[in-house]
Amino acid sequence: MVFSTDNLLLDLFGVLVALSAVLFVYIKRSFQYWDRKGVPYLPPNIPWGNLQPPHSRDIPEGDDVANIYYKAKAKGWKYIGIYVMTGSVFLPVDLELIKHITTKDFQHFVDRGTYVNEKDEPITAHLFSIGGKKWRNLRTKFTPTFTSGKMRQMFETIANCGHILEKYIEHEVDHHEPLDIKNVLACYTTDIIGSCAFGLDCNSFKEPNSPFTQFGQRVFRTDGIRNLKITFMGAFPNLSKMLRMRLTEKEVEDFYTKVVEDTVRYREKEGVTRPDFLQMLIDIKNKTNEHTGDGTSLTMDEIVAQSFVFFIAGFETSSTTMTFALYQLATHPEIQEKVRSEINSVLEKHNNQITYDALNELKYMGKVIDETLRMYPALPVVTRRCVEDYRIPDSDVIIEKGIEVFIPIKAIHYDPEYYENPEVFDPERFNEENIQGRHPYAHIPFGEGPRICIGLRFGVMQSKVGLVSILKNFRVTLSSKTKLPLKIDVNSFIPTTEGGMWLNLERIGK
Ligand code: HEM
Repeated sequence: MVFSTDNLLLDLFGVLVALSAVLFVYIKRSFQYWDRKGVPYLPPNIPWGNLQPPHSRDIPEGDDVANIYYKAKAKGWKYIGIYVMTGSVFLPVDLELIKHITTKDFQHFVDRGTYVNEKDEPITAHLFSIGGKKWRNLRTKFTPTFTSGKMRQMFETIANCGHILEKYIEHEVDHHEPLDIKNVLACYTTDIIGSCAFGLDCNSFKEPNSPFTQFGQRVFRTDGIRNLKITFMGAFPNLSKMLRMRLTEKEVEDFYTKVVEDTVRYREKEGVTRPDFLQMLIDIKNKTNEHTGDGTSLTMDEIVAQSFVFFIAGFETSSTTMTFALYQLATHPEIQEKVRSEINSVLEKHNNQITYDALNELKYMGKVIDETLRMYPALPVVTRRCVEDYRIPDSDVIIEKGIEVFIPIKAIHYDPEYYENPEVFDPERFNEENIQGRHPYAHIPFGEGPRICIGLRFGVMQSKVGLVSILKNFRVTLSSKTKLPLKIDVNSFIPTTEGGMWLNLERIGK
């Protein structure tokens, strides 16, 4: 039976009232989820839930999540249920529970739960975002590419890029102008990943607006509207797919697709093989003509997606880490001198050459990198999706299949229970004694468990080479062009300072 009047306006008004009532009931019921499940929660705000509105944040999302973590901790809760728009998200606070979710009971949390639309936007279906069997198969196939043996093979390429970085800075310091070190380091890591992953010479220093760096940075650059869109896509993935919403700009997808396809075709036509990541993908593709869709074989679209994630994950995370390390060393000259003195004494033992073995001897620099990653984790929050109902140990509470989990990396790293005066930069937090006295999950900048960062060794290696190339030759101080106190861009996925990171570099001995 259809109720209608003769008045169109009245009909429309009736429809609107009915829709609003349905929406109201939907939102109200959604916001009662954690109450129904017996999980402690904080009252959400309609319609954004517990986090700030994505289009008008005044703090980065990682800090927003951290504030909730601290509130839960102050109440003695081991976990809390939160809402992101109307989506229910489980936020563990207790490190043992985080260990269960990421590692011990991983089979319940295999998926990451980030947006994937393989049909309309194939570039989203990469190792970082996919789940299930396909993720397992691909992860197993890719893991041998990141062993220490393979790192040793790639070391020469990285050292060469370090040399180019050094030459570039040598040339620039003669102008006595401060450098935006983040941009310089983005060129360095772009050259490395271009070369190690695809055998391409990106030439980023010669071409300051190299499309690789430009397009790469566009993936992470966002604004209020894009944040709103991404949050919506995360909360309503099926509706977003129906509406054919895109996560990656079409131009960015087209650029990477063309680069990868051209390189694959060139290699196949000319019979060129190289011991790199792309070759491994080509070999998987050529093993069989049958496409199973579970990662045991690969189509060209799937090769593009996997190459894309290695490129994206490989350059921005490490350049950010080196940038913040140099910022802290510029503000702590005594620590900078200690790092330099270690570099000099280690290199002396290695014929004044940066070698793979020399890098492993840079123990103090390792502590500086660990402390930098504690204070500025590249991903302040990582996610998991529950794929099989999970009972929280020693309780009757069930995390239901489909629920998203936030692992609050930055919150843990600033928790005063684990780090006294967490705002203070102190590499000694990572000496043996202090590490032994802490829960191992109190420092998880690369995540944890089977989904831990696959490029961890690679990231640390390129960061160490970059820092050696700069610090052995140049003294670093803060330029007045850097805005203090540092303000982290609230819209960036990876911590980025507003206005750049300007440093003065002065040649040592001059
Ligand atoms: C300092 C450098 C880096 C940091 C801090 C970092 C951090 C992270 C974090 C936190 C995750 C999520 C882990 C989890 O959910 O437990 C991750 C995943 C990942 N990282 Fe990195 N990363 C770095 C460098 C790299 C490099 C150099 C590459 C590639 C060459 C890379 C490729 C990936 C990939 C493919 C994943 C997804 C792994 C999976 O889901 O199986 N990362 N990274």
